Amino acid sequence: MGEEAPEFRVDTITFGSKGCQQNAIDVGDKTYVIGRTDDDAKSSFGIKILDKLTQTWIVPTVLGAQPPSKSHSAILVNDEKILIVEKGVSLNDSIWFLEIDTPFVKQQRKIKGSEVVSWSKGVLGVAQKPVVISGPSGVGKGTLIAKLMKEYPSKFGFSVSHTTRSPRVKEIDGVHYHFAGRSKMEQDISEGEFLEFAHVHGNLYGTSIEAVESVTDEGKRCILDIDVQGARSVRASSLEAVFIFVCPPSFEELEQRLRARGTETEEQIQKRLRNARAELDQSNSPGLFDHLLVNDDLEACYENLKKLLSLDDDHKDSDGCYGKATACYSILSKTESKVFLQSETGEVVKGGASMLAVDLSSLTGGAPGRTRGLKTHSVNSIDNGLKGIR
Ligand SMILES: Nc1nc2c(ncn2[C@@H]2O[C@H](COP(=O)(O)OP(=O)(O)O)[C@@H](O)[C@H]2O)c(=O)[nH]1
Ligand SMILES: Nc1ncnc2c1ncn2[C@@H]1O[C@H](COP(=O)(O)OP(=O)(O)O)[C@@H](O)[C@H]1O
Repeated sequence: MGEEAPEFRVDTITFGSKGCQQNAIDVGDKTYVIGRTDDDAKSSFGIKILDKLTQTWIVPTVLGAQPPSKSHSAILVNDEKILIVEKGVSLNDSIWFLEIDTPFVKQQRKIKGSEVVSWSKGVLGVAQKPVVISGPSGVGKGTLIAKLMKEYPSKFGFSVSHTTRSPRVKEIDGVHYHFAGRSKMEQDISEGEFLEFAHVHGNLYGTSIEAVESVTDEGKRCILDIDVQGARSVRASSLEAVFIFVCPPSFEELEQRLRARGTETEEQIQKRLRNARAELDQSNSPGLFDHLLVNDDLEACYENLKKLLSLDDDHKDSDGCYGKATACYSILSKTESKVFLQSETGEVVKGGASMLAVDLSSLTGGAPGRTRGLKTHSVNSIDNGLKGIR
C-alpha cells in the first residue's frame, strides 16, 4: 500500500465579511456555493449551485436539519459529499456533511424532479446495528420487545413509529406510537423526514429518521417493530440493521392470540389474518430476513431472541475518546481518507496534541440520518500527521 499524499490544495474559496460567509467548492461541472447570512435574530445556510456549462444558478431543495450556524470551514470529501466543520462548537457538534450526490440525494432528486442536497450530522464511533422485528399481527412482537426493554432498559431503545390508526386503550402517544393525522404525516414523508413508511391494515405507518437516530444518539441499540414492506424499505436504505421475522407456531394459534388480545373488531381481525398470510409468504424472500424465530413458547422464543442479539457482535462500542472534547477545530488539509483539523483555540486534545486527524474511510449511514463511523486520532504536528497516514 503506497502512502497517501496529503493535499494542501484549496478546494474552498472563502469570502468573508462580518455577517456573511461563503465557500465555493468545485465539483465537476458545478460550483457549490455554501453561504451563511447573519441577521440579528439568527444566521442560516443558503446553498446555490452554479452550472458552469450553462452559467446558470440553481437553488436546490435542502433536506435535513442544518448545522447550528456560526462560522465554518468546508472541504470536498469526494464527488458525493462536502465536509463542513463548524467553528466555535465542540467536536461532537462540529462535523457535518452536505451530501450532493449520494444515493439518497440521487433518489430524492428523481422523486422531486429538481436539484436536491441534504445535510447529515457526523457522529464519532460506530453504533450498534438497529434490530428490525417483523411478523404478522398477534404473533407476539410487542410482547418480546417489551420483555427485552424491561430486562435491558439501558441497552435497547424503541423506535416510536408514527401511525394514522387510533390509539388502543392503554397506548400512550409518544410512547407506543406518535398518533398522527394523515395529511401532516404525508407532508412530513414528502419532505424526506421518514426512513420508511407503509400502508398496513388500512392505515399509514412510518419510521421517522429522528425515531431511530434519537435512540442511537443515547448510545442504545434501536429496536424497530415494522411490517414486511417497511423491512424491505429499510433493507434498501442506508441504515444497516439486523432483520428478524417472528412466525407463529400455526395459523390457528395466531388467530387465537389475536382474538384473545381483544384489541380489534372482528372486521379488523379478518383483515389482519388475510395480511398475515401474505406476510408469512414474504418472510422467505431471499436476502430480506437474517433470522426467523418461531414464537411458540414465549420464554423459549425470548431466550432465542437474546441469543441472536448477543451473537451479533459485528459492531464496536462507540469511540468515547473525544466524546466530551470541547476543543474547537477548523479544517487544515486532507488526504483521500483523512481530514486534518487544527485546534482553533489552542486547546489541546489527548496527549497534548493540537491537531486532529479524522478518518473518513469507514463511514456508515448518512442522509437521511446521521453519518457514523468517524474515527479520530490526535497528531502533534503536520509531520506526525503524515506519519499517521502511513
Ligand atoms: N412499515 C411500518 N410498519 C409498522 C410501523 N409501526 C408499526 N408497523 C407495523 O404495523 C403493523 C400493525 O401494527 P399495530 O397497529 O400496532 O398492530 P399489531 O401488530 O397487531 O400490534 C405491524 O405489523 C407493525 O409491525 C412503521 O413505522 N412502519
Ligand atoms: N408465545 C406466546 N404464547 C401465547 N400468547 C402469546 C405469546 N406471545 C404473545 N402472546 C400474546 O399474544 C397476543 C399478541 O401479542 P402482541 O405482542 O400484541 O403481538 P404483535 O405485537 O405481534 O401484534 C398478546 O395478548 C400476547 O400476550
